[in-house]
Formats: sequence, C-alpha cells, structure tokens
Amino acid sequence: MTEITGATILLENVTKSYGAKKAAVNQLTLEIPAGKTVMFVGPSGCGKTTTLKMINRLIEPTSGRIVINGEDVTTMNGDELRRRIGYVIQAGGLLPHLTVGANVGLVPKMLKWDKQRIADRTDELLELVSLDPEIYRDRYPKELSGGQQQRVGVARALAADPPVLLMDEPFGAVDPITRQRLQEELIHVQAELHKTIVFVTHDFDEAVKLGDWIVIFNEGGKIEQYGTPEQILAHPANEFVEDFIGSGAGLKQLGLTRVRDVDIRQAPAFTVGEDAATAVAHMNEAGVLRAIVLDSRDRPIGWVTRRQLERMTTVGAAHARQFPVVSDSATLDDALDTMLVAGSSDAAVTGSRGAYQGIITVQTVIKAIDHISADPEEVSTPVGHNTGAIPKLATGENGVISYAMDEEETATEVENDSAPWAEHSDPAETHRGSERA
Ligand SMILES: Nc1ncnc2c1ncn2[C@@H]1O[C@H](COP(=O)(O)OP(=O)(O)OP(=O)(O)O)[C@@H](O)[C@H]1O
Repeated sequence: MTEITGATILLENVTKSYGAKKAAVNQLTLEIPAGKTVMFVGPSGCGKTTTLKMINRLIEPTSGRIVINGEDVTTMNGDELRRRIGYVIQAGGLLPHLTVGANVGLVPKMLKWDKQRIADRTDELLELVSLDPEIYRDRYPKELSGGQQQRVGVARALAADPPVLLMDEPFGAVDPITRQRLQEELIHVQAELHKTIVFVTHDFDEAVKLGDWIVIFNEGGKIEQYGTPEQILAHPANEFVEDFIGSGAGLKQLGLTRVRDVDIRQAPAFTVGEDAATAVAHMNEAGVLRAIVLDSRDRPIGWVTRRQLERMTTVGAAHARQFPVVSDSATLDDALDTMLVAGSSDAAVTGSRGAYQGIITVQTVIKAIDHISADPEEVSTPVGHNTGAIPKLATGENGVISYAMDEEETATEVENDSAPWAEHSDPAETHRGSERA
C-alpha cells in the first residue's frame, strides 16, 4: 500500500463574516480526505480563498471548528499551526534578495537544521520539481522564468515535509504551456508524496486534471457539488454546475484520460556520448529510421535520423532535432494539443523528473477517444454541505477521529496516518504577514 503522508482536514460548521455584510462563507461543513487533492472552484467572490485561508487561519473563522487529523486547531497558536502547513501562492512568493537555495532552505534554517542537512534537502527538492540544483541553486529569483519561480515556490512549501499543502491559484500567472508543465509536475510530486492538497483555481479544466475531488462553490461558500471529476462531468448536480462546466462537457472527458493510461510505444533511445555505430546497429535491428536522443539525466532532447548517426562517432546533441514532449501524467487533451501545435504526429513521453518513457502518437490518442467511458465508478463522497449539521465525530485512542457519516475507507486512512503532524513547519511563513486578512 502507498504510504499516505497527508492529514485529514475537517471544517465543521464554519462561518466567516467580514463586518456586517452577508457571510462570505456560511455554515460550511467539509471533509478533506488524507492524501488527496481537493480542488475548490466557483465564480469570483464565492469564498474559495476565504475557505482555504481559514484552514491555516490566515483568516480566522467567525464561528465553527477546524480539525486536522483529529486535533482541533481552531484555538491553537496560529503561527504554530502555519508551521505545519505548506502554502503556495501565485508567482511563488519568493524572497528576491535570497538565492533559490536559500529560499527553499528558509524554514529548515529557522528550525536550526545543520548546514549539510539543509543543503541535501534543498537539492533533493529542486530535483523533485525538475530544477537542476547545480544550475539553479545559486541563482536569484529574478534570474528565473515565471514557471521556474513557481517550481521553487512549491519546493519551498515542501521543505519541512508538511502533511498539508494549501495552494491558492498557484499557476494563475504563467503562460498556458508552462502551466501545463507545472500541473503535470505537481501530479508527479503528489504521486510520490501523497500530501493532502487543497487547491483554489478559477479553471475548471485544471480542477478536472489535478483533482481527486472537486468542490464547486456558489456565493457564500455554498457547496453546489462535491464529487470526483468523473462524477461531476457525467452527472452535474444542478443547472448551476452545468453552467459552470460549460458546453464542452463531452470534450472535457478527454481531460480525464492520461497519457500513461494509453499505449505508449517504445522507440530506440540513446544517450549523448554513446557509441554511434552501436546505436546504428540497434536501429537496424529494430528496423527504424530515427531515434530519441537523451541527456545524461535520461531526459529526451530531440531525435536523430539513422543517416545522421552514421556520420557521427558518438551520439551528439548538436544534430538532435527538437520534437514535442509530454508528461505521462498529461491528459490526452493536452497531448493532442501539444502535437498539433508542434505540427508533429508523435511526441516523446516523460515520467517522473522528466525521464524518457516512450512515444505517443496522434493515432493512439484518436483510438483512445473511442474508448472513453461516460459512466464513472461509484465512490463514496466525503462530507460536504452547508446545513450547519456536523457529522457525528467520535475521538478514539490517540486522538484518531471517526465519522458516523463516513465510509470505512476514509476512517482507515485517518488511522493509518501516523505522520508526525506536530513536527512540521511552514515555508511560507515569511510572506504570510502580507497575506493575513
Ligand atoms: N478582507 C475582506 N474584507 C471584506 N470582505 C472580504 C474580504 N476578503 C474577502 N471578502 C469578501 O468575501 C467574499 C469571498 O471572497 P473570496 O476572496 O474568498 O472569494 P474567492 O472565491 O476566492 O474569489 P476570487 O475567485 O475572485 O479570488 C467576497 O464577496 C469578497 O468581497
């Protein structure tokens, strides 16, 4: 079984009123299962950010309770709480006068880790978000692209290994292609780490792509539907949800199938510096006319023809002709898009940390479209409503909570979650002053 390092979050009958106005979030009860990614979507001003920030108490609820892994955190010291919760905002929120390495190592340093441990952790996290530590560790944020800064923001939020990650429109400020890459990387990071991620977005397609669960909010933090992307697309709960999804619901189902779910073809691949004659021999054996060129970290950098290789002594990068690359966590929608934009009928597929997996072709995608099922599996939905009713909670041994309304699976996840929730720290600490409501 995969280890879940995230924590269960329960908002219990939570209300937030700003002054005398109608409540921004009204009597919201919401369960966020451990180790899952839950997306908050809804129209502007419906209370997504308010709800998110009540979880780490950057915004204090007017009433109600917040329970994390069975522990009521509503009245605990807010700074202490935020040290246990990673927080990622748009553009990464990096400190401009600190290097990338120092930004990532900020919280470990505050926790007085020794220098070597901080350096090791920083490099490990930069690798995790696909930034070569040798190249980026000593750069300053302004020397990075928007997408790279955002990756550093994610690395920093993970530095002290918090069980919960709150992400507030983290990819809102980057171009669509970078956004796609960042989304795919987050999927890879989450597949390795199994954090509990709460993610606010304006973009329904992003919610479909990243979410295990999606909460569709209406004004006042009212939950219109809480379900898996498949459930919501196949069975929108009401007109509001239908309107929100928009007209392309059928096409959006393409966004539910990942590259890794379809047939990825193997194609010969050789690393820069390998003996060219041996490579040609392999190609002859396989009966192919072109091969993928990989860098020393197994990442595809382009392709060469057999004829080009015949003129080389070792496989070189110089002649490698670029071609589109998609992650195996990309949706078929994105993969097709990438190939069409590049004018190519195939693309290299990469896995974790950008390593080469094989190739996907337009033909494969078209074939897969025929097999997309419109009938989602039955799964039990976590608790989520605005009636103010609180699920019956029983606190058992070791502060483990169980829900009378809940299914066995969630309760098991809670019990299995032995992550030392109390020992973590918040990498976003230094910028939270400006975020405080
Ligand atoms: N500090 C504040 N003072 C007064 N009202 C506020 C404050 N912050 C938010 N609000 C109001 O609370 C409601 C919910 O705001 P919130 O930022 O949570 O919405 P949102 O769904 O995240 O919106 P968006 O998608 O536009 O970011 C809005 O009506 C907003 O005007």
